[in-house]
Amino acid sequence: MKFAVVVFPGSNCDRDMLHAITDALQEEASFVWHTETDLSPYDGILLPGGFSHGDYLRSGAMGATAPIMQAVKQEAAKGKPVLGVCNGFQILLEAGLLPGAMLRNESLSFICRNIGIKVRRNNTMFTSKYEQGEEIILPIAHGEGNYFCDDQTYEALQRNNQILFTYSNNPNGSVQDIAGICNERGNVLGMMPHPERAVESLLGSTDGLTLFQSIVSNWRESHVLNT
Ligand SMILES: NC(=O)CC[C@H](N)C(=O)O
Repeated sequence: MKFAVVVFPGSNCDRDMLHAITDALQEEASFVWHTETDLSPYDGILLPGGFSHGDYLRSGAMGATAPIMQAVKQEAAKGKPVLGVCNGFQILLEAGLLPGAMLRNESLSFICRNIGIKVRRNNTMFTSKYEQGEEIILPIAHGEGNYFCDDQTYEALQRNNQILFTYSNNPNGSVQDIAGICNERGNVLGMMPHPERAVESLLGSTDGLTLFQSIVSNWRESHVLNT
């Protein structure tokens, strides 16, 4: 499986993401600069964490207007997996690929530590290799991870089973402990915790690798069925 790791000015988890895919997962990945306009050669799109454009205006707001985002939308519309982690999640929200918005952490402090995350749904292309309800450990590292949506949007997220991850102990004030949501179709996932930083035991957890393995396994299944 061939992944694109989209790089914005100020991305700082792009190399971790590439390492997770090529070294830990043993799949292909290439960096794609934010001014590019074609992602059609790739099977999966990864938007890594960081501080795109210095988090000016709001985190993710300027990244969301990059030329590459039209291509991300096109590939998402084809049903390809699109994963935004941390700043990548913020960009997906600002680009309108996912509902809601990100506010500053309730504490107004940057939080960087490992944290318990509950897998709320394991029947998706991103979570199929987890147990339903499993508690995993992933690192978080953000200043604006306080997910907000209005009641109507939250009801829709629940009704459509779009909440894939919640915090066991809410660190940032997110509505209903939300740590990760997908779109209605289930192929675009945004999450604040960093799976790419938990792909080998040396890093303290391999729980993030399971997410990438789920993507590959689902892609292989659908690829075999379609050919
Ligand atoms: N690690 C990251 O992606 C940081 C995300 C973001 N810019 C924040 O601090 O909220």
